[in-house]
This record gives sequence, structure tokens and C-alpha cells, in this order.
Amino acid sequence: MNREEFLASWNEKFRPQEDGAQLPPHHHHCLGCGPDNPHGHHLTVHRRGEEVHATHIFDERHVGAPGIAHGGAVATVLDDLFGYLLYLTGGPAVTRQLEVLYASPVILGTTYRLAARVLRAEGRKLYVEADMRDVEGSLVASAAALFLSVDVTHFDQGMPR
Ligand SMILES: CCCCCCCCCC(=O)SCCNC(=O)CCNC(=O)[C@H](O)C(C)(C)COP(=O)(O)OP(=O)(O)OC[C@H]1O[C@@H](n2cnc3c(N)ncnc32)[C@H](O)[C@@H]1OP(=O)(O)O
Repeated sequence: MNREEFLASWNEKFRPQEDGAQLPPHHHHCLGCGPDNPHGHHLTVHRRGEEVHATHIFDERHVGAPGIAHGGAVATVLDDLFGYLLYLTGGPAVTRQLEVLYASPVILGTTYRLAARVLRAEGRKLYVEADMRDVEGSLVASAAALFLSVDVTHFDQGMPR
């Protein structure tokens, strides 16, 4: 994606989102949610009140130990889900610090439910937390992160020169 395409989608992404709405992917090749990334998780995320929710099944592309999702893949999904809270807070931010607690192995081919929320905002700082549960409601992973809001020019650093 070039700078012009990225900026063109900016206002559309950060418009107010109704409760229950499916939220837009960060961009089409995003590892967490981009529909056109063949290696990606293709997360589909909805607003539920002041939270964002997703359902996810890890597959063989995400394997760590046999039959079990790689911890980095789990962190990717949690980090990307945090990125959806930005549609509720209204502007871009990036992960400064991410902590993941792995409570149980995440089994490939199994459905998990994820939810994330903002704990508090202090100036540019956004403190967020998320949990991932199996369909019975048992916690399998949780995460806490600090996001820092950035200006759109932050993303110039990754644009082709
Ligand atoms: C289309 C939307 C795009 C969104 C996509 C979301 C995708 C999912 C999320 C991601 O994967 S984001 C990608 C991974 N993250 C990055 O690439 C970020 C890389 N890091 C940076 O670019 C810079 O470190 C960053 C912009 C985050 C911050 O640099 P700054 O120079 O702007 O911040 P600075 O170091 O001055 O810190 C700002 C404030 O935060 C404070 N701070 C920093 N780290 C802290 C910490 N760990 N705990 C508490 N406070 C902290 C710091 O003390 C300071 O406080 P004060 O304003 O009060 O002085």
C-alpha cells in the first residue's frame, strides 16, 4: 500500500462506529486482520459496547509445539485486537509495551473468544487489556498493553521511498 492509498482510507477507518458494527481491517495486508494476507489471521472484529470482540481459530500456519499455537501467534492476535480499540478511541496509536499471560495451551482448530477494552487514557497513553477464552468461558490467555497515540506521519517510516 502506498502513502496515498493509506491516507485515503484514514477518515473512513476512524469514523464513529455504532455498537455491534463490524470494524474495518487496519489495512488489507495487516498480519492480524488483513483479508489479503495469506499468512494472516484474518480477524473479524465487532464493537460490543465499549469493548471489541472477535472469535478466532488458529491453524497449522500458527503452530508452535505440535497441535498447539505458537505464543507469538497468540500475541499477534491479542495485539491486533488492541488495534481495534483505536476505532473507539478515535485515532491512531501503536504498541509501546505488550505483556501476555499464557494460562493454557491454545489448541489448533479450536474456537476461542477474545475481548479487549480500554482501562484508562492519560494524555497520549492508552492502557488496554484483553482476554481469550475457550467456548466454555475458561481463560486461556490475557494481555495488557500500553499504546501511545501517534500522528499519521508515524506511518511514513514504513512507506516505500
Ligand atoms: C491504521 C491504524 C494502525 C494501527 C495498527 C495496529 C496494529 C496492532 C498494533 C501494532 O502492532 S503497532 C506496531 C508495533 N509498535 C511499534 O512499531 C511502535 C514502535 N515504537 C515507536 O514508534 C515509538 O517508541 C513510539 C511512537 C511508540 C513512542 O515514541 P515517542 O518518542 O513518541 O514516545 P516517548 O518515548 O517520548 O514516550 C511518550 C510518553 O510515554 C511514556 N512511556 C513510554 N514508554 C512507557 C512505558 N513503558 N510505561 C509508561 N510510560 C511510558 C514516556 O515516559 C513519555 O511520557 P511523557 O509524555 O509523560 O514524558
